[in-house]
Amino acid sequence: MSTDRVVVLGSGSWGTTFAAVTADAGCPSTVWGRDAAVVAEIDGDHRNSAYLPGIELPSALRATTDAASAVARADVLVLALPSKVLRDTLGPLAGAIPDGAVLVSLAKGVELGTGRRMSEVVAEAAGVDAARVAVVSGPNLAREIAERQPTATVVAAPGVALAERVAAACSTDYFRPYTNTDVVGVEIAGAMKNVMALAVGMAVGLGMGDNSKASLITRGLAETARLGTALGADPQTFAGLAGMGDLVATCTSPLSRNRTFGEQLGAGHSVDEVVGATRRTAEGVVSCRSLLALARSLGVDVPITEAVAAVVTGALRPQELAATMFRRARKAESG
Ligand SMILES: NC(=O)C1=CN([C@@H]2O[C@H](COP(=O)(O)OP(=O)(O)OC[C@H]3O[C@@H](n4cnc5c(N)ncnc54)[C@H](O)[C@@H]3O)[C@@H](O)[C@H]2O)C=CC1
Ligand SMILES: O=C(CO)COP(=O)(O)O
Repeated sequence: MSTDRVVVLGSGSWGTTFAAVTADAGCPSTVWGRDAAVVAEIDGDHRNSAYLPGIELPSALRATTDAASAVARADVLVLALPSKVLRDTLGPLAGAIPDGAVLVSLAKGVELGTGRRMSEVVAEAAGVDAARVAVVSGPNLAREIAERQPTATVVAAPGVALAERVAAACSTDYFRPYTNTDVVGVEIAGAMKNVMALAVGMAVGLGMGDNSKASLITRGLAETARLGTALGADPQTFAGLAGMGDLVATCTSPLSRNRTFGEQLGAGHSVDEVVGATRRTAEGVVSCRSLLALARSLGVDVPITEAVAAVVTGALRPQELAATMFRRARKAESG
């Protein structure tokens, strides 16, 4: 059993849930949030009704608004913030990170402008070596895990020892981490599945059925593996929990914010309307553009990502999505 002190930055759905998992794993766990009311409710009432209504959190879980003091006590520092705020939130705390602490990214995105994966952003913002940064990713819809439904995940790190240390800190009788050293593959899979969930959501919003959904999921996986392997990932990662597992969970679950976002677009709402109506993070809306730029820089063909980015930027209507893709030249399935 791990006795690492875990500090999670981010008190939204996944940050709160992951901190509950590490508390259940026996680690002294603290979640930091910027919203004093949310923090007070987690710390005092063991609830986070804004993000996880009806869930009772472990009584041992602590919460604070004092980021620097919390970070200074961390053995394992977990980043559970939206990709677009990760660098600017972590950067000012870099000096407080203890020398022996390891860092864990839960964010599923690729930074706009730099094309950096989130573990790269974490290492840069914290000023630490990449060898100290792990990633957790898999079919992990927060609410189901907060309900303690059995779930598997992947802990990826450049070295086996770090992956095993983080896995020990989040291993419970309902949450089972598998270790992996393919950080690139795990992170690209996690970012790409959000884009695919937007596409599947649009198909659902337009009234399409299971054939359309399965076609998008399967070709989405091919596209993800093509980009990932061009970046040096292990192709096998995409058949695993962080690849196919997360893709299926996200694209088929009404709990997914990305899929729901896509559904709203398919139903005729604009990006601005959907953003205005929800305070939840839908990473694919930003990542479709950063992933497309990354793919183009490598000369990798990512037609679904391209079409989703065109819808998000207003260049294409969801109704035109299928026709745009079907007009492309026929090709071999493995190509
Ligand atoms: N919710 C889920 O089921 C899962 C989410 N993830 C990933 O985890 C990351 C975080 O997502 P969620 O917790 O779901 O998002 P969320 O939307 O539920 O919560 C986001 C949290 O970040 C905080 N935040 C936003 N901007 C901030 C800023 N400028 N400074 C400080 N805090 C700020 C919000 O106050 C909120 O506490 C995302 O990259 C997401 O893709 C990964 C696996 C599962
Ligand atoms: O990453 C997730 C499940 O693994 C959560 O998906 P959404 O961000 O689309 O809700």
